[in-house]
Amino acid sequence: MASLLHRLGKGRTCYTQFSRIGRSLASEATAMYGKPLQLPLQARWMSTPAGTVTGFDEMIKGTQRKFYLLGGKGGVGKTSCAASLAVKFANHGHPTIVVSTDPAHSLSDSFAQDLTGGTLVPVQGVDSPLFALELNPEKAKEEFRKSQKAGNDGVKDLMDGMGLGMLSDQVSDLWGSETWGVARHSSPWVLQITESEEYSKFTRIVFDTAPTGHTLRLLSLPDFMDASIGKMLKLKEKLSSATSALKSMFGKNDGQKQQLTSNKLEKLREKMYKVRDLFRDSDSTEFIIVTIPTVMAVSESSRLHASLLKESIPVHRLVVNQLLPPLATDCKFCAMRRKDQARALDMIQKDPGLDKLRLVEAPLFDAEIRGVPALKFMGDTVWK
Ligand SMILES: Nc1ncnc2c1ncn2[C@@H]1O[C@H](COP(=O)(O)OP(=O)(O)OP(=O)(O)O)[C@@H](O)[C@H]1O
Repeated sequence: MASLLHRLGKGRTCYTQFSRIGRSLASEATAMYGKPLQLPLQARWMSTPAGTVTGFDEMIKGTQRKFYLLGGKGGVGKTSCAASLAVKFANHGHPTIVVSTDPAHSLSDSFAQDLTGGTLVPVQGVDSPLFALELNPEKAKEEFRKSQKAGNDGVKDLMDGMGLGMLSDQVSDLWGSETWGVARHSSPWVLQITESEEYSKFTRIVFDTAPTGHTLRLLSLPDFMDASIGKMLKLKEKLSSATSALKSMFGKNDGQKQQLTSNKLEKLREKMYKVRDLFRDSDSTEFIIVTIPTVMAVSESSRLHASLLKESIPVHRLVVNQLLPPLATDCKFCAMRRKDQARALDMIQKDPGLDKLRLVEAPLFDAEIRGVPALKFMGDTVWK
């Protein structure tokens, strides 16, 4: 960190790699696509902050399946960082999926390929298997609607079966709350990715998450669902003894139906426990916070970090993206921005939380990061 501040403060010429990187990317792209690259890639990047050690060696170690969730404030570069990390994992031999959980997807834009459709789509131009999945909120919503209907019907049946149908509205309110709204978008695929056979061959799963608020709701989902299901089951327990007498009086016995619903809720609860434990297990999951060096972004990152700690989600790295590269001389505009960035970095250094994370430095490139060659370049620059 001190060296980064030093570099930002002092400025230093560092253009030497420019043309070499440009030439090697151009020939790589020609080999890959059979024609010269049309993107503004060649020799256009500015310098790279030297000396960053992300600990990528640690990140690729082992064939055990690992989940990397990248999140932060809107527009800081989450997709670019997630996509570049996924490309790097794949190029290091890990069968990888990059998943976008942001309803406003930008994976297709980032890879400059059509990755839409809500199913696994192979990414072209990568050495090893890399698949992308842009979760289709409409499709997920539809799937969840079906299961929710089953759930609602189940709860309603349970209540009706107990002769207390009016209470089922209260339970429905619980199911229809905002967090369940997130569940409608997210639950089917979280469970699908973590459980299904189709996904089990992938050893790295990189999540490009939605901006902070949505992501936090998603991560707190298992606990919320657990509590909701807990409430339902408790209610059921309390009521069943009171109603059994009534039912036997009227000769109505829905015991089997009730048992079935309880079992369904218990099963859902168990699945949620699994997801929660997975997200909290530092052997299988890491949340990487992505930020930019501005006071606003760092403040939000600090809050995000505190919330993640509260949820016991493992966080070890903080990517500081779009750092101004060192230059021999600054124009007035660059000098002002550099000062701003130094202030934000100072904030990180003094933040009791962010200061303990490993800093991953990502420079501001002078071209938009689009397409596999650009992502590969970004990956090789940032993740090392
Ligand atoms: N280090 C960088 N240098 C230059 N351009 C960058 C850098 N990082 C990201 N960008 C560009 O900034 C824009 C936003 O990046 P990206 O889509 O990765 O952000 P995001 O955090 O995922 O955004 P959103 O919150 O809207 O999903 C893109 O045009 C991307 O190419």
